[in-house]
Amino acid sequence: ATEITWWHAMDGALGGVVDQITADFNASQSDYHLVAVNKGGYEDTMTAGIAAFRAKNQPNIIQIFDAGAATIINAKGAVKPVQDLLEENNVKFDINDYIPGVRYFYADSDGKMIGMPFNSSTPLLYYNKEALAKAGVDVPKTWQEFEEAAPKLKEAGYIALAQSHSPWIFFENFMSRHNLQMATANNGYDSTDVEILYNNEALKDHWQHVKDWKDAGYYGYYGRAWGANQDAFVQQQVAMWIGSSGSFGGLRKSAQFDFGTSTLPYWKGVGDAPKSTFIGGASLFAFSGHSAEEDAGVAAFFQFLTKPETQYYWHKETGYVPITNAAYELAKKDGYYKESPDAEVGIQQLSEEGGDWTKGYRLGFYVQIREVIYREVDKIMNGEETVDAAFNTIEEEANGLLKRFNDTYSN
Ligand SMILES: O=P(O)(O)OC[C@H](O)CO
Repeated sequence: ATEITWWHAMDGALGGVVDQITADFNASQSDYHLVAVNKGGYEDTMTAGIAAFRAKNQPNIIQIFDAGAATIINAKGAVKPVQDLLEENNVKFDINDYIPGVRYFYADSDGKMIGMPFNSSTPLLYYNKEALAKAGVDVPKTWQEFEEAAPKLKEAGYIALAQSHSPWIFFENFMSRHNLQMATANNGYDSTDVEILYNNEALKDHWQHVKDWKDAGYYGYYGRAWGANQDAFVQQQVAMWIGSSGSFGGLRKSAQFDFGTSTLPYWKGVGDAPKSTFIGGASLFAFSGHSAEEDAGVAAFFQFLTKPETQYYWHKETGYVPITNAAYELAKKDGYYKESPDAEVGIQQLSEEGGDWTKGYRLGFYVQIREVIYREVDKIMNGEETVDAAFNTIEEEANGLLKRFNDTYSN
């Protein structure tokens, strides 16, 4: 059998599900043997992939997260558009088979699909049912409702909220949820000559509130580490946690209490809220430079991955949303959401009404821009910097990075 390799960023419980899908693909046919290798987190996997491509020993498939999409799509010649790869190998492909939110996040400006959607997510509010009952509060749908509930949760002995991944949840998805423009040039889709629009009153006001919540003991800030914020929820110190829908499967195993999921809260009266969130997670890219036979193996695997049964399995085990309409229908038909209504919230949020600024963004060096955001959020939270100063820095450094990207890759 022809061997094909897949470098991915799924570890822990998610890695186990990837291994199972890999084994299932290998058992389903005998022409190809897929080897899946975990390369650490999203950033590590992307760095390893770029280094391997430069050294001419790139794997066949690499998983690249949302923040890295622009970099890989603009690196002309590095990847083979998935749409071409599938068509060349006679695998039926119709972009309309995918749920709307997924369709264009990994497509080029002409709408051609470049990356194969795989693990798509959205931020969810996870809540501890007993904590909310003790405090006598309902799940907050808006930040105004959160402000009413927070003191009661504190009274009941809980920190009201923690959150993982500030750039993703409280920057990118803040803009989408309120239908606010994130960057010039159509959120970066029309040109690499682009500037960030984060330095705005709505977003700064949100962060001033977050800082005030922290100071009042309503918001737990455990640094940038995803796990530390999630752990505070698992250990029942915080009553609610905002994280990825992709954490649903893992939490179901680790939380020793009853929890539910709800949509990402929004500020009533700000922008055009509530609108659908951006698609999160990652997709799979086929590196170029491989033989036609290996490329055929990649196409066969992508075909396997898109089957409603595979998608449904992945969705059920992990909490990542079903990315094709057929998989979503299968889950409904199977009664999955009747048995587990909290598992449908992610896909429902992604299916909420969209607006001009909910389709996604395409910004180069965005992985580095997130690093700037993480650093500045730390400073706001630790009281080292005012919100205004932090946002001025974010704007200046982000625009510097965008300019550098444009100078290198202008299109
Ligand atoms: O944790 P994930 O896989 O849902 O990804 C969240 C963000 O989109 C990563 O950039």
